Amino acid sequence: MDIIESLPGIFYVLDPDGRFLLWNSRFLQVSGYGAAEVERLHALDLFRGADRDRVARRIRDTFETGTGDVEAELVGKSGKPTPFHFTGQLVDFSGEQCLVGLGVDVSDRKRAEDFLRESEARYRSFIENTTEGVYSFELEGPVPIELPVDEQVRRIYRSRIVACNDALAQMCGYEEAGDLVGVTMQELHGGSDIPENLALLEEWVARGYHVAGAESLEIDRDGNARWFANNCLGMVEDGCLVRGWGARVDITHRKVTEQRLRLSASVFENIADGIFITDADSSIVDVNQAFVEITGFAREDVIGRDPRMLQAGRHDDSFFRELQRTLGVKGQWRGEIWYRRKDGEVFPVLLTINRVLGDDGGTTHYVFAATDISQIKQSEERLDFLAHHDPLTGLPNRALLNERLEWAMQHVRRQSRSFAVVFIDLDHFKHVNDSLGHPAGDRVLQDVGQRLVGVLRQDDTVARLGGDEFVLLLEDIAHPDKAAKVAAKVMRALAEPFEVEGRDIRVQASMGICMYPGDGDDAATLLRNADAAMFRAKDRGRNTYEFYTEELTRKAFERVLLESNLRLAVEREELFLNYQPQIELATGRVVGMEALIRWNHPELGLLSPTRFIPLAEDSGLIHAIGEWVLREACRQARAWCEAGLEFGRLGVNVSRAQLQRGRLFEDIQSALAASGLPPERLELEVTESFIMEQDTLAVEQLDRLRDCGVSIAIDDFGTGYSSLSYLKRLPVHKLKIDKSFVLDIADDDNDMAIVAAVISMGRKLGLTVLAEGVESARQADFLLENGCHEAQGFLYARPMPHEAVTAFLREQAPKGDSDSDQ
Ligand SMILES: Nc1nc2c(ncn2[C@@H]2O[C@H](COP(=O)(O)O[C@H]3[C@@H](O)[C@H](n4cnc5c(=O)[nH]c(N)nc54)O[C@@H]3COP(=O)(O)O)[C@@H](O)[C@H]2O)c(=O)[nH]1
Repeated sequence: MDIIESLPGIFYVLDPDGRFLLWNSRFLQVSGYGAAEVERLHALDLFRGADRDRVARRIRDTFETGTGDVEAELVGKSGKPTPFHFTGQLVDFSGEQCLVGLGVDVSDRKRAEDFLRESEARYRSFIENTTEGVYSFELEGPVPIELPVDEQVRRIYRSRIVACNDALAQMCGYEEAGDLVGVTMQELHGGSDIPENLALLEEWVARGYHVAGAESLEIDRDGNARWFANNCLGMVEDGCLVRGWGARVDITHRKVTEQRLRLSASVFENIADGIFITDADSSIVDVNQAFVEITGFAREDVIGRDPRMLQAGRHDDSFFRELQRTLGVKGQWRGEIWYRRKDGEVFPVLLTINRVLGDDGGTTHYVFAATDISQIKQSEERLDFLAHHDPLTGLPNRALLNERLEWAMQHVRRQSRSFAVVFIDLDHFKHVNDSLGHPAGDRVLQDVGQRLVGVLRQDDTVARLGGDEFVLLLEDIAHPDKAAKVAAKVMRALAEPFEVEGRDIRVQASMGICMYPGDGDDAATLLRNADAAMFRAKDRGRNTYEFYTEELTRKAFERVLLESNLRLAVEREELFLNYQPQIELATGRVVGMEALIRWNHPELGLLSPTRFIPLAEDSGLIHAIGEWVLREACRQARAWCEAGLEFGRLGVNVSRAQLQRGRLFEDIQSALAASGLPPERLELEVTESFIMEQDTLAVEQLDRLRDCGVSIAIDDFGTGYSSLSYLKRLPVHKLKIDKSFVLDIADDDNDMAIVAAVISMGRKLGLTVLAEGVESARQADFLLENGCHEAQGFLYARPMPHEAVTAFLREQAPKGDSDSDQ
């Protein structure tokens, strides 16, 4: 009995019916039953559910086989289950085969097992659900740790994965964990020849089979390079490495991003473009070194500032509105812009602006990449200059001349103006080259170019076509004579010797002039015709100019000659005045006399004012001539007055230049004073076209003259575009209907209507109306019938010298009215 009581668990003996024959006190304690109750119990009463079935089977088996064991929860009287491990054995008990059993409380072991199971489940769940790849590997055989590292590594490569999770399988290019089990480390690492990888293993061995966070580069089964961060621990037993555990994370994406970032950072710092980044509020957050070098601004000068600080102010608002619009729509803008460096220098930039979007699709930043294109621009300009200029003289070449000719033609067409092309070829320039050498010749050509430039206005062009050929493009030349004048100026400019290498060199030129429009419709034709004209100038003895048409040449020479002669005409007393009477239509009385200038040219004979007055106006000689006319006319009129000859008023023509100069009033006062002619006797004739220009200074002078008694007549009336309201405000006394209307009044209904209307209008304005150019009685009758006051024309008298006029007046005067002649 003592043995039974000293047993470590519950002891019992069951008969073949499963009834308890014997038990120890521990049995009573555990089951909670008393001895009497146990006697009535069946063994299976102590078990529940599945345990009960299993225990029943096991008891049966034991009675059949002689031994058996089972684990089940014993449920005591209190109902509390306690896990037991039961072992049974058949024993002859008083001649009956009975089951002797021993039950050991395995609560503690069960608890430990449960804990282990749960812990393992947790661990497994963690391993299986973690994104880290986890594995363990076994070496083929123990690897002594004192082996050389390379030998150890060789053996480690042969070790095999024994367990791993799906995450590892997938990150190594396998489908699931099972696919990886049995794979060697060498296969896992994609080979043994990746230096980074080998270095990692060597380091693992060297560090006592432990690394944390070590990076390896491997090639997966698809041949892709992949980066991993590894933790790995080796197990050493008896001085040998036997197995190991590892965990790894795929850091390929991070590595690629890092590489890209490193690359970007390196590009940002090393690129030649100035890069600056702003936040969404246009505040600069970063700049690179190139930006600092290009703009001269230090980083701290610009951080936090608006990029507008860089603008040079060369673009208008619409430029920036369009930039913002494009950036808003496309997220990018690219174009040229002018920036200002810190030192104030303005420079051109090729700018690209890119918008950077955040995860929410909103703008986070703008990246500006600015390429300084000053050099490119300068090169472009230089190339453009070289393409359009003659390298020797720096003057425009044929290409640029053609462009300018095209432009001038368009411009002139629109504005109904004209321009001239002058082709210049230096005479015998070959001699300069032959005698002094080409370098000296080049110097002369350069100096010739400069002199030509000096002769012209800024708007004109001097081009060199090559050799000794130059072309002038004279813009806005109203008359061919102006071109001739420029040609004459060129000749004078070239006549001065050129000093080269201490020697005076004389250069002459032949020039051909053609006009647009008229002498050609395109650049090539104009140049060809000017060239042809130049050859004619050569034929005519060189050092001269010729127009493309002979007629123009003749006229140009004549005008130049006349202009120089006209300067002397006043002193030489070659000018004189004729006078033409003006008649009152109703009475036939002489009521006026118009002074008309003539020039008695020593070679050309008597010249009409139409030939020399425009020249005088152009050259400024009109002032001297106009003054002379006034003095002479007043003197003559005073003489007629003194002779008692009635001539009414004396009309004197004044040109626009005289009025514009602003000294006419003084000149007239002085002529009147010098002659003693009363102002009421003087009438100034001013053209309609000029009076309608409403020149304030001119009108002021006319006002003053009217105030002191001088009359004003509007000459050539009908040829301009008079405004009646303006006419009413002018100090005018008389309208002179232009002879072009009078000429045809007998035959032309239109002219008749115009003349009648002008007479009527003049009368309504209270003006005296005079018809010019009356040559026939029919014209005179028509004028009289339509109320015209006065007439002037060959019908009554031609313009006459003063002696003839004196005789005419004497004839007209009632007998005894006059007594002298001048
Ligand atoms: N600034 C100055 N201009 C002057 C001066 N002297 C004249 N002129 C202007 O010159 C233009 C031409 O003048 P002219 O050649 O003298 O011609 C005048 C007459 O000869 C001409 N005329 C007169 N009657 C007739 C005629 O019946 N038929 C016809 N075909 N011609 C005729 O008309 C001219 C006078 O014109 P106007 O002066 O408009 O009255 C001329 O514009 C003069 O103005 C001067 O000293 N200074």
